[in-house]
Amino acid sequence: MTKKTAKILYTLTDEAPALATYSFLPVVKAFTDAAGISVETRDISLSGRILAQFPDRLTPEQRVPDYLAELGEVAKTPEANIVKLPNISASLPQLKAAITELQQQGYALPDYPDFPKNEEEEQIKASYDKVKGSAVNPVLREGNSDRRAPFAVKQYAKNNPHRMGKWSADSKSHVASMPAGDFYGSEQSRTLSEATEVRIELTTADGQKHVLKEGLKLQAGEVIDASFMQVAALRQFLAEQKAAAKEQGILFSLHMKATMMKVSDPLIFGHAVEVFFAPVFERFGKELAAVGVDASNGFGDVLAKLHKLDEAVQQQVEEAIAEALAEGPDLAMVNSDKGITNLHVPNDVIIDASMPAMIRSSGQMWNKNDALQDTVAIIPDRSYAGVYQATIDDCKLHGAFDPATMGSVSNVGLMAQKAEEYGSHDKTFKLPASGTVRVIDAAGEVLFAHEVSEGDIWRMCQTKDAAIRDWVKLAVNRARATGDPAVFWLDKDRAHDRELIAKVEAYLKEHDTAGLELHILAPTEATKFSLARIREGKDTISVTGNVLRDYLTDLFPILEVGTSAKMLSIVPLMNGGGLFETGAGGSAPKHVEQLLYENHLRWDSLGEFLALAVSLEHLGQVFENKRAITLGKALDVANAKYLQENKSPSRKVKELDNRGTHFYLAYYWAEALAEQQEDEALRAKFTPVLAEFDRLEAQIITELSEVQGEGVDIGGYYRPDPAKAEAVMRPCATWNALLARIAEEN
Ligand SMILES: NC(=O)C1=CN([C@@H]2O[C@H](COP(=O)(O)OP(=O)(O)OC[C@H]3O[C@@H](n4cnc5c(N)ncnc54)[C@H](OP(=O)(O)O)[C@@H]3O)[C@@H](O)[C@H]2O)C=CC1
Ligand SMILES: O=C(O)CCC(=O)C(=O)O
Ligand SMILES: [Mg+2]
Repeated sequence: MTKKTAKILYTLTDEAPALATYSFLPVVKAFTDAAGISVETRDISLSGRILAQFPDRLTPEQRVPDYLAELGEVAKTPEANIVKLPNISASLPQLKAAITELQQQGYALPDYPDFPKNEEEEQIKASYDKVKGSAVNPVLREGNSDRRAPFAVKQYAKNNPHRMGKWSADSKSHVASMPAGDFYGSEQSRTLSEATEVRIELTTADGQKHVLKEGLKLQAGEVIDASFMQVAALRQFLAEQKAAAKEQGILFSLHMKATMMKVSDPLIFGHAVEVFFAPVFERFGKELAAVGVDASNGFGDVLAKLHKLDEAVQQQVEEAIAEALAEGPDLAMVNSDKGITNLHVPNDVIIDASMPAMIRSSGQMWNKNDALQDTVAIIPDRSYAGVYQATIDDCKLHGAFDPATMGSVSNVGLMAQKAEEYGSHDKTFKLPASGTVRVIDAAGEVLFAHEVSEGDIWRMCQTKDAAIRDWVKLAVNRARATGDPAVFWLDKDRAHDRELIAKVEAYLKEHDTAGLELHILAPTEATKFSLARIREGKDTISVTGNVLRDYLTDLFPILEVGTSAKMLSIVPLMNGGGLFETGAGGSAPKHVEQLLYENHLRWDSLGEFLALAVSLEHLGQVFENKRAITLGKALDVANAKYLQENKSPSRKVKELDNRGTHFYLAYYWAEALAEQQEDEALRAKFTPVLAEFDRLEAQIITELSEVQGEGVDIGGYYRPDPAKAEAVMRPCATWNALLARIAEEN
């Protein structure tokens, strides 16, 4: 390979991780510069991505290049080395809020056209929709996923077990899914023997054809599948669950992934809102629609638009809402102080984080009186819901898990090349009429056909052969490296999974699997198998598709180590590069709230620290840069000490927060560099630096705690003012000066 400059691309994202970057990046730069590594940033924040869509409407100074597209290309190169922090996968309400904020900041952006009236508005909507939902991860994830708790993290959790809510055998909490009429029940799947091009069309009863999509190119060996959800069955199920929750005296809660499944899940969410508030929508549906209410944006959208109704109607609607709330079951709350329910916005309760949080809290969620209560967790589709029910059953039978003794479940996830649901956005449709949806290939053969009704939600997913083959290889490598059993979570009763099982069986033959324990189990069985081992303190590798990758890499970490923020989250890119994600969680909006309110940021950057260590190691290997390897090893040592010394941020104001934790990480990193024997020049540089850390520790930590307590202004939520955010995140002159000295002396 031609020698290129060793370079790490560090992403600028949103909310808590973006704020943490103001404080942590100067540390990263000061240390990596000592090894001749350049660290460059790329803005892939929600606001940056919005601005990148509309260069013609902005002044030259306001323009933001399309960094996401650039990084997407970089990810396909062997020298790619990207540190990716979590970003907002925006729901429509978040997207609109970000547009409004940017407009107020002086960016001449168009409004989001809900109902485009002409071609120009169609184009504006299409540009915004590119930014909506899970628009970043599928582009950068040009590889499959390897997520696990590092040894030091697991050890720390065993020595310092986090609090786990007790479980009682008579808990009424459970998962509810549709008995029929869901995606699971209707799935059809096949593997293509040769490359082709397909079109998706709906033929209505009167013989009219509506082309939903055409010219979709598919590769030989690719697995495709199609399924749909019957909306009538969904609504009936939701109504039954509402009545059952009321009868059982438990909370009603809905758990969806409206961000990642940006087309299907907001629609399902909308049906839940309409069914829960049925008396309101039955009586006033027309009036609400006339003022632009869209239930897919949540109950919050109804409340936000009430003022647009005639005064008399508004009062009647408010009464009907009060009645629906009084007569229905209690709703699980997101924030009981502010009256925010589970149904307010589709991005507050996101299944990967919300279900484990519930299981960790005795299977309960918060009610309107700010107390925990049993709940039905509604997960309409059956494909993966059984995983949570099996976990709940296990807790009812054996009690809560014990972080001090429990084993670990790591994950090898199939997600490369927009595998499975990551490739479904542009092939998901709310059907405009009843009829038959057909997928037809270039030779005119009908690959799939579904009889559908108006309003049903139909979707098609793709999974490329190369991605599956790479995933199987990664699973075998992890099984070999750890000696742990690896379980492919695949259900032979599901059409898509049957195609995958055939490929897994074929590709396993390409590897030496002698002595490895490999299983193929349906998700519920795989859960039982893994939980039984976890209780015995044993480790297991879960090898899953994209959705279970997402679910399990929050579920097990949250149970095992208290949070998914402490996960090592590596994406070995298929062309040889590395994408290093920082933890398996998201951008923690609640943390920003606390910072703004009392200038304390409880975001733990351990995910960033872990990602940077593996990024340096990878970079050292690819660019034959020994110094990078030394730096990475030293960072590993620092990470272990950071855990041992308990320097994670506290949740409480005036205690150590994110900013102070960066000081300690740098301190321990300098110490490890001053003590290592591999690189004399680095030792010489960091020995006096370490003395400075020793000398200034108490002063810096005191100053960082003294700034806390009062609210702060960062000049924006989705696009903070960089100067204001930097002032808040780097408030300690002594610490800033020390870092500047380290950087200057490089
Ligand atoms: N890789 C990515 O880009 C991902 C992006 N997202 C996006 O993130 C946003 C929020 O998603 P949400 O479902 O609320 O999940 P989050 O993981 O952001 O938050 C859930 C909770 O996890 C805890 N947490 C997460 N990360 C950390 C951390 N580094 N340090 C300390 N605590 C942490 C916090 O708990 P506590 O309140 O107790 O402090 C937080 O409230 C959404 O916009 C979503 O689209 C979500 C997942 C992955
Ligand atoms: O891409 C997204 O929207 C969310 C991703 C996520 O939650 C994960 O990868 O764990
Ligand atoms: Mg997730």
